Amino acid sequence: MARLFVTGGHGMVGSNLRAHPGIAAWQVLAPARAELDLCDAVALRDWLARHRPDAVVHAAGVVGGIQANMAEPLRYLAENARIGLNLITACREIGVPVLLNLSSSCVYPRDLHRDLAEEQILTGPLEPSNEGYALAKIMAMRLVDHACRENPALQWRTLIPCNLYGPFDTFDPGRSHLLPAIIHKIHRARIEGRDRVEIWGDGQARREFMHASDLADAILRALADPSAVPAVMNVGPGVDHAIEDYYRLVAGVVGWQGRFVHDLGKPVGMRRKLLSVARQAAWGWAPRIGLAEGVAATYAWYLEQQP
Ligand SMILES: NC(=O)C1=CN([C@@H]2O[C@H](COP(=O)(O)OP(=O)(O)OC[C@H]3O[C@@H](n4cnc5c(N)ncnc54)[C@H](OP(=O)(O)O)[C@@H]3O)[C@@H](O)[C@H]2O)C=CC1
Ligand SMILES: C[C@H]1O[C@H](OP(=O)(O)OP(=O)(O)OC[C@H]2O[C@@H](n3cnc4c(=O)[nH]c(N)nc43)[C@H](O)[C@@H]2O)[C@@H](O)[C@@H](O)C1=O
Repeated sequence: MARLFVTGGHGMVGSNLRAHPGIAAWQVLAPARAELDLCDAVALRDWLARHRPDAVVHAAGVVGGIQANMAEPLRYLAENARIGLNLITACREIGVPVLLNLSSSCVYPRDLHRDLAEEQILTGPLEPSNEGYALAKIMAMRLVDHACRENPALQWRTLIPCNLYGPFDTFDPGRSHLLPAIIHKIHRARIEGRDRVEIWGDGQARREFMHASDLADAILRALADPSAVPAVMNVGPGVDHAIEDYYRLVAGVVGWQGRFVHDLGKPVGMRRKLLSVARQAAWGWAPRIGLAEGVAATYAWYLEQQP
């Protein structure tokens, strides 16, 4: 059975990938950070030389919502750059034939808003709230690109997912992205009997969300035939919603009937970042999990984790 090295295999994306039924086609190697720190270039190179995986999915990173990115920009840039550089150069040295590098929709210029198409990356200034993280992601994408130019036999690709949610997400308010943040806030409001929940910003910014299990599905399809995947490809539903719509949806799922207030002092970031899914459509794939269904399943998972 072919060996698949999943970096970040215990994070949200990695865990959803390992939980997907299609993963049975692979022997998965998913060392936790305590076992293999990707910031340690020597340890990583030795590990790769020992295990010689047939394919790598790069899903490790220092990841967080807008506030965490703004609080620690140096860490988001430096650690993600280091992890990306270490992994990609070591895979090149070892000659790993297949690599899927996960990027993020924050790599797009801040002023584009919609129809974000892969060729528009590096055509304008980045959104300041996550510039460091985005620069590290762009560097990793370029490393993949250059490695493939040097050695066209490599089947290395970069997938650019929209915002993600699902089981195994981070619900800690200091680090969470929008959807887990809302689930946690509204759940706490319900059990504490509070009738007000605070939305960051005016609620009019828009975000595109996909269930992480759908991303896992795309990753497994890409691994099955990497030659059919464009060098760089957005992955998402191609539909976005206003922040306040996500709050209303979660309130319905949680069964909380209160009112929303706005904190206009909180960071909002990009007003909109809707991906073009033209390449994904040409590849013949689309996500399947509807938002209401996915949020309900994620809330059920969240409830199971409560003490
Ligand atoms: N979540 C989202 O909305 C989106 C995510 N992505 C991308 O998907 C990928 C996965 O994100 P996601 O699963 O959400 O993030 P998580 O934070 O859930 O998982 C990231 C994983 O990377 C691990 N990691 C971080 N640093 C190191 C290190 N030095 N050595 C070894 N492991 C390390 C973490 O380990 P530990 O827990 O021990 O720190 C964690 O298991 C990232 O590349 C991210 O940029 C792209 C678009 C949207
Ligand atoms: C995936 C992508 O995710 C990050 O970018 P982001 O999309 O801006 O991150 P976010 O999910 O934290 O916020 C989305 C929107 O939602 C609004 N918002 C309302 N209320 C809450 C709230 O309670 N918490 C949070 N976090 N946001 C809230 C918030 O004001 C913003 O307008 C990157 O840093 C980077 O990590 C990256 O790649």
